[in-house]
Amino acid sequence: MAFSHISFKKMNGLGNDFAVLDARANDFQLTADEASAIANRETGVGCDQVIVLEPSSRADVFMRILNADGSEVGACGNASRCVGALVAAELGRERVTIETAAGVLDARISGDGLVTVDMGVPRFGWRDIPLAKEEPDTRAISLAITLPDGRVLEGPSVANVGNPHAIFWVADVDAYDLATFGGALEYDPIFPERANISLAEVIDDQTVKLRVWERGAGITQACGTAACATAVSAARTGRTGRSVEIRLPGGVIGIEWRADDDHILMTGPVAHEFEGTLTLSGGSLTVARES
Ligand SMILES: N[C@H](CCC[C@H](N)C(=O)O)C(=O)O
Repeated sequence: MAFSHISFKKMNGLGNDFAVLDARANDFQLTADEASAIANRETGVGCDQVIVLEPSSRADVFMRILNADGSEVGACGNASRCVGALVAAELGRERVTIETAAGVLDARISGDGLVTVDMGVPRFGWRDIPLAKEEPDTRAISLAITLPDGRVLEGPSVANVGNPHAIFWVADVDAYDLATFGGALEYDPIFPERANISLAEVIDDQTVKLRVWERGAGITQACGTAACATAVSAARTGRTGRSVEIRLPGGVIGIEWRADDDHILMTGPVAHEFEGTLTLSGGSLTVARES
């Protein structure tokens, strides 16, 4: 649907970047192609996900999440922190609620500029991930990939943290070029709704190194929901405790998988890059950066 001028804020969470569009004042619906055009790093704003803010009757804001390929998804951890910070500043509050397709999240701004989002409770049932068939143990499922050099990766953990994740535990994440096989795993038939693919390496019982190929976006500098899914997998498989630091290329995300209610608390920074307006008419997009 064509719309005239729409304001956006370019933000990121540890380099995982977003164009945050505000549809609360003037309603519009983005098509997948329009979202993809906005995400295009050559001709659009350039971002991993396009976030659309809409009014909510259940929370302070509704956050719609569209990947760079135009697919609409239920959760985005890094964007939840960015939207939390944005709405908290608008309302002059330290705590705000964000409605998403996967549920209502609670975001809290802490004094040192960090934002903590309660990402809810992970789900592990094969139908919850979802998987195409039952798996006896979702801590390690029967998926394997043989790389061009003959090495085999197999037995990933899977979890749904508002979106589907598969985590392969390896001795050295830097020994693999995830960009060359992440897409094949994202589209493996075991994942009927595709999946976000991670390589994780235990540094110690409180620290994990993580590289992510995101569903619908490819390699990103950071992925908040992958950090959540990886922390949960690490605890479930006895690799770490329930509070870990996840080290991503873009920086560190702190995760606490709270013991008394299984909620996942994710803490990290947010960054404002610039603002601007978009104009989309007859399929052509123009971006005017204003700050
Ligand atoms: N690519 C994800 C959505 C964005 C998640 C990521 N940017 C995050 O911070 O959680 C998916 O298709 O499920």
